[in-house]
Amino acid sequence: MARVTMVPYLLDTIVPYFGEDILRICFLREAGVLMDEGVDSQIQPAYLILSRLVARRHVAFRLLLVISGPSGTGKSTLLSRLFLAHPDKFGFSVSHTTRTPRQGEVDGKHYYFVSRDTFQNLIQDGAFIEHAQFSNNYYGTSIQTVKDVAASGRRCILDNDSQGVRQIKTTKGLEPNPIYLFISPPNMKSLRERLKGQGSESESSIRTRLNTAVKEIDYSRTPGVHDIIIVNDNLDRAYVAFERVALGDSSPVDDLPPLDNN
Ligand SMILES: Nc1ncnc2c1ncn2[C@@H]1O[C@H](COP(=O)(O)OP(=O)(O)OP(=O)(O)O)[C@@H](O)[C@H]1O
Repeated sequence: MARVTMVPYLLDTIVPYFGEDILRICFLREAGVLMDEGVDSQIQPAYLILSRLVARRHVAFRLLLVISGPSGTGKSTLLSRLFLAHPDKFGFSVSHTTRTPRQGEVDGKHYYFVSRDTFQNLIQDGAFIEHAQFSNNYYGTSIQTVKDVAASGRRCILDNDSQGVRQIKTTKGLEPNPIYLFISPPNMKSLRERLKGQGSESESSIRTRLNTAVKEIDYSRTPGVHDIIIVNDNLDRAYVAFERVALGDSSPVDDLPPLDNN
């Protein structure tokens, strides 16, 4: 069930009363153009509340957003919609890998292609916020590449499994803390159907993914692991919640329903 947050409430009540100017004033202050003394005393109280909210949202927007959820739960679908709707606002960091480049892949764009030795040295230096090995190759996200996205003025989004989330949570030098968002399937039956719908998976691979999904969902229920959980039961509804979070509103979106294992 979606909860009412303070921000829309204030925007709906205070803004019509004082007019759109109050928002403009808050943003001008945020941009450093307007000092507090320049604000008319009549609108001071509302201005103070709103400017604090604007500032908080502004900060929340800049925080690294770590998305996780079982394979097939709809992460890529939600991300594609978000990138299409806001082409200049978000970015993925470029990962490092030890696998050889495929045709057309560009170093520094698709991946940073490095040797095993270089990768292992980077691990020793604590350069990665998370890394993993798949099919004998290393893959990882460096702190620097995440900072590069932030420096370009975009919000950095990471799409990870629970192993990655665990590592990110223990990374030093990543302050301020990221926002952790879990995308949950409504139940295992829908997840199975979505994995089948992808068309690229064999029966045994689907079974393996579903077993992993149960573990991911179990982990997601550990108190304090995720800041926000969105249940992707209906794509349009889930996207509205997802976009809100991505744009910087980190108030709770969903109550997690009991896991239906059927
Ligand atoms: N709410 C929804 N209802 C029905 N189908 C959905 C919904 N959300 C996504 N799907 C479908 O589920 C399938 C899996 O979605 P998607 O590829 O986005 O998952 P994913 O979490 O990114 O998986 P992976 O981690 O394996 O890449 C897709 O066919 C997508 O169209």
